[in-house]
Amino acid sequence: MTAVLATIRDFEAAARARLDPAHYDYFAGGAGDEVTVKANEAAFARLGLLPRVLRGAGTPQIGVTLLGSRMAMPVLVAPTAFHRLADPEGEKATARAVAAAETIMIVSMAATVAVEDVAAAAPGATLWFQLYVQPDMAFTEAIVRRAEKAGCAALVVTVDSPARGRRDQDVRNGFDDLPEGMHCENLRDGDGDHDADGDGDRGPVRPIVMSPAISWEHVDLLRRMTRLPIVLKGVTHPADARLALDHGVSALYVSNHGGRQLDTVPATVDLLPEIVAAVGGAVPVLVDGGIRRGTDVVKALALGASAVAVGRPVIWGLAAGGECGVARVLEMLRDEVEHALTLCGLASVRDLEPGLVRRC
Ligand SMILES: Cc1cc2nc3c(=O)[nH]c(=O)nc-3n(C[C@H](O)[C@H](O)[C@H](O)COP(=O)(O)O)c2cc1C
Ligand SMILES: CCCCCCC(=O)C(=O)O
Repeated sequence: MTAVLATIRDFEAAARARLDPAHYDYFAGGAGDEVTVKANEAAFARLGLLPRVLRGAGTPQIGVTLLGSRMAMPVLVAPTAFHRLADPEGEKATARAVAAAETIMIVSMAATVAVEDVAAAAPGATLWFQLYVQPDMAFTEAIVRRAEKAGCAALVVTVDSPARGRRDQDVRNGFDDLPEGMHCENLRDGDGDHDADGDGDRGPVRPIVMSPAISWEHVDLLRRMTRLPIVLKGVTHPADARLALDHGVSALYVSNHGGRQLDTVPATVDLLPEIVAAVGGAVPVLVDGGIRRGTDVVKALALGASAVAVGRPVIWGLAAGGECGVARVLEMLRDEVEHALTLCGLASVRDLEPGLVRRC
């Protein structure tokens, strides 16, 4: 008898059973002692929801619009690298599932399928593009132009990676490169017209540089380079949130990279209220890290997030069942958000407010 996968944790177990153990460790793991990885999930468990009763609220409305992109639920797909390690179709499968779920996929710069091919595989999908600013700004600009041309609707600039996080499991497993024939396709030299003459040669792939020299000046350069809205991902300090507003970003994305960069950064949901206060409603605030249940989504929105993103849950769906697996994970989250709101007595995600959340 095939086991029914009823929760994201079930999907993780199914993914673990299918994946090469070194690849599972890469996806699941974090930096250092994984204090932050554990904190992200544990923080949600410490928050309680205090429902209202007898409100006659009916079936709740859970769609939101973010930077002009309409979503059927307030849950985006966070940028994650190397989807072809989880499924041969890789990011193409993820994008098709995202199109069906009517949400947003943030395509990682470290995707194993070129952003043009992801867009072509899922014409209905809303795609945003995640960028690690490369010190060679001409190369950075070429990548941004590819994302624009592929139809991406926003640029998500990851700023928590002035160096790569140290992940001890990857060191133990000797996992430091993609298998033969798999590449970060957005890192090819050129304009993304990657096989113009059809000879199969798509040009050399550059390594991703994570540089401690990247600064606010680069955000200003990007601001002048593109008309796409810029979302700053990896902000955890309220002072940086205020600076980001001075530099003209369109949204802030509170993230500790799922505990994969600096270990011991506090749980994102605990940092969220201070960032929301610092931003004062000037721009939308997104958050990710440890979201595994609809109730987690509801708590984050009640504390001021405009929407949340999920990283590993999508990988677990992809590894367990390809496109259908991702679709099921997104559908489960959607149903859980709607169910949690119904039980809270609310008519809409817009009615969520901090008074619904109690620290247990
Ligand atoms: C396997 C993996 C790869 C990731 N790759 C990227 C990436 O390429 N760019 C990026 O900005 N964040 C990346 N992240 C971080 C995610 O965008 C996100 O912040 C994190 O996964 C959220 O935590 P969660 O996995 O608990 O949902 C990655 C995370 C994982 C687990
Ligand atoms: C050298 C490739 C780096 C890919 C970065 C992916 C990532 O952010 C992660 O957390 O892993």
